[in-house]
Formats: sequence, structure tokens, C-alpha cells
Amino acid sequence: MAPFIATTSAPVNIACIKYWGKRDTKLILPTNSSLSVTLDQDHLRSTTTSRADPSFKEDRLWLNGVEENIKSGGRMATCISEMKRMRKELVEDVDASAPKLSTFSVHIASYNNFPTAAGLASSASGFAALTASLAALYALPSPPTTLSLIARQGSGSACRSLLGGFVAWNAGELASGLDSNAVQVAPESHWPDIHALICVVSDTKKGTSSTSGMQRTVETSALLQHRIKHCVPQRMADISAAILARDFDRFAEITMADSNQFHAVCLDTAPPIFYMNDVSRAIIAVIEEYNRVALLPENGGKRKAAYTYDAGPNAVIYAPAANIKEIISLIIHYFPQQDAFKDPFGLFGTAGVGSGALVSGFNESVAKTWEAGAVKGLIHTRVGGGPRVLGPEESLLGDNGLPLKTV
Ligand SMILES: Nc1ncnc2c1ncn2[C@@H]1O[C@H](COP(=O)(O)OP(=O)(O)OP(=O)(O)O)[C@@H](O)[C@H]1O
Ligand SMILES: C[C@@](O)(CCOP(=O)(O)OP(=O)(O)O)CC(=O)O
Repeated sequence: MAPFIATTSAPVNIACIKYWGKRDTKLILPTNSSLSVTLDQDHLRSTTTSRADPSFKEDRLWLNGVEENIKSGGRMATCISEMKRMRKELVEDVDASAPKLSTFSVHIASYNNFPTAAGLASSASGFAALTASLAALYALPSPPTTLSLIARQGSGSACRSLLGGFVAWNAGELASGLDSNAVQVAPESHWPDIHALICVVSDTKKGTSSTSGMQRTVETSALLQHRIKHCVPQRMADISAAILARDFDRFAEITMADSNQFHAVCLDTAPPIFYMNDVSRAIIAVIEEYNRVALLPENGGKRKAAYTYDAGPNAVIYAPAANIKEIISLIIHYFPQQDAFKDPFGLFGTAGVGSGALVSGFNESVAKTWEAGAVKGLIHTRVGGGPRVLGPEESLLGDNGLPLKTV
């Protein structure tokens, strides 16, 4: 009999309207809706293989080749048991001939092709890949929005990685969480021109995790309550409209305002939380100056880039594809690179990135020139699609049910 096995990959997403705060910590129900851009899996992805077999004694999971402890009642265990419940209810209970996979233990191997737990949203792509691979293994007929309810219980932001393009996570109102799901605002094909430049300022584990940080904010910040009630609802409507109209200027204005407000509520937390550092702030100064020049009537009067920061110092700069070459040159001018820029879109040809001339009218003194390595690396990617089901040649589990790939 052929083994019961499936492999999928899932993308990272980076929010423009930030999720920060839970109203239910067990079900992971947020205090506000959020919206993100799904990034292309050609560059950043989690790949996960799941296998069910009657000979397996317990559920086991290996992350990047190292076995993780699946804590009973923990997030990983919840996602696995919820997926088994769906297999039973949606497949086995309606088709008596369907193999009883829900009664078998699973072995799961996952691999991230970028640093884990370093503020690059590995928990988002990781739990999305876990959910998608179990959905493929169990042949669930469920659409991504339904699966997002399960990924959400692994890590809130993971629910948005079940869909490609531009994705909203509705906060929902029900205590059950059944209306707290991810929906696509627009597919990647609607606005493929949106590119992203990730400036890796640090790839080490952060001091305050998102989970504990946001809980402290909920408990202590009055500003968070203002944000939830008076800012986010309008921003969600406005940025959705900007996406549908492909209005980058408005998209950028809202994205930067929301990133800054998210870091303001972190500062309003007691004790305060600082995720950005001096390098992060210098990148903000450079992009703000770039936009000041772009906003001049003689230059077209529209913003050309948008920065956003999650719970760490790394910047993600969204911009239309045509501006990315200029932005990379600008960033490299202030933050010289130790390693040559990997140029996946071939923007710079064989000559490579030049010395980085500034755009005309740019006030060079907005930031100092940093020592090489202040920005450790640049990743150029773009908006992309949702999880992909991969062929058996991509499997991460061997015939013996143990991981093939170690890192
Ligand atoms: N491929 C994966 N499969 C399953 N779980 C994963 C995977 N990758 C990451 N995780 C889980 O996510 C955790 C890391 O989440 P954490 O929030 O600390 O970092 P991050 O997601 O990289 O950063 P941030 O959420 O701030 O962007 C890991 O310890 C692991 O439990
Ligand atoms: C700043 C953020 O990236 C916070 C992400 O928080 P997580 O989804 O990592 O938190 P948990 O639900 O506790 O796992 C903003 C966002 O992605 O919307």
C-alpha cells in the first residue's frame, strides 16, 4: 500500500495593518483586524511533509532537522488534533471506505529556507505549511479561509499565509472564533507590481516574543485601546480600497502610519518594549526623505516606498517594481553590504550594484553612512501566491518515516 504522505510549502506574510493584542489567548483571537501582503515562495518559504502511519507511536515533528517537543495542549498539538478532527468529520464520517487516518499518529518534517525565530515571520509560514500539508494528507475539501481557523491557533499571523496576494484577517466577534478568519482582498495577479525589499538588521532571536509582548500591551497600554477603536477599522477600509485601486501612494501612507503606531503602542507598554533600533530608525529617515522628494509636484507628487517593521529591527520596504533598483542603491549607499547583493530579478546586470548615486534633490544628511554589516543582508522579493502542494520528490521524510534533510 502506498504511504499516506503529503508535502506542501507556504509563504511568509508581512502585515501593513498590524495584529497586536489578543482577546482570547488560547484560541488566538485578536483585538483588531489586520491586513498583510503574502510574499513570493520562490524566495522565502516553509516546506512541510506530513505522513500518517499505523506503525507510528506518537505525533512527532522535526524543524530544520531537529526534533521539537510537541507539548500536550500547546499550539502545535492543537493544530494537529484540530486537523485530525476535521479529517474524521469531513472525510471518514461521510465515506465509510476512507482510511481512518485520524486514528494514526503523524510524523512531520519542516524546513525553513531562511532564519527561524528571527523576526522574519517563520511562525507564520511554518504554521501555514503545517496546516496545508495536513490538509493535503487528509484530503480535506476545505477552502483556505476554513483552514485559516486552524493555522490561527498555531500563530495568529499564520492564518494570513493560507492565501496569496493581499489578505485580511477579520478579528471576528464570536467567542468560538469561527468568524476570525483570513480572506483574500485581492489575488497577487491583481497587483503583481508590488515588490518588497527586506533589510535584515538582525537575524538572531529577539528579546521579547510577539506572544508575550502583545499580552503586556493589552494589559498596560491605554493607547492600544484608542488604536483598536478609532484607528484600525478606518485603516482596514482605506487600505483595502487603495489595494483595489492599485493606489500605491495611499497604500504607502497607511502602511507607514500603522507600523509607526504599532511601535508607539509598544513604547506605551509597561515596561516599554523596543523592537526597532538605531539602524531601523535610520532606514525610516532615508525612506521618509526619499518620499519627501517624490512628493514634490515636479517629481509627480506621490510616495515611492513604504517601510514597515514587525516585532524586531528588520525593515520591509514595499515599493512598485520600477523603484526597487533606486531603493537598493539608496540603502547600500547608507548601509554598505559585506556580501554582494543577491539579485534575483537581475536588476543590476553583470556590473552588480554600483556606488549608489542619490536621487536628485535628496538631502544626504538625513542619516550617516553606517559601518558595513549594520544591515546584514537584503532580500528582494515580491507579492506571491498561497501554499503549494509539492510532488513526492520534494518530500522531507524518508521511507523509514524519519527526516531526510538535516541542517
Ligand atoms: N516550519 C515550521 N514549522 C512549524 N513551526 C514552525 C516553523 N517555523 C517556525 N515555527 C514555530 O515558530 C516559532 C518561531 O516563532 P517566533 O514568533 O519566535 O519567530 P518568527 O515568526 O520568526 O518572528 P516574528 O513572528 O516576530 O516575525 C518556532 O520556535 C516554532 O515553534
Ligand atoms: C508584529 C506582528 O508580526 C505580530 C505577529 O504576532 P504572532 O502571530 O507571531 O503572534 P502569536 O499569535 O502570539 O503567535 C504583526 C502581524 O504580523 O500582524
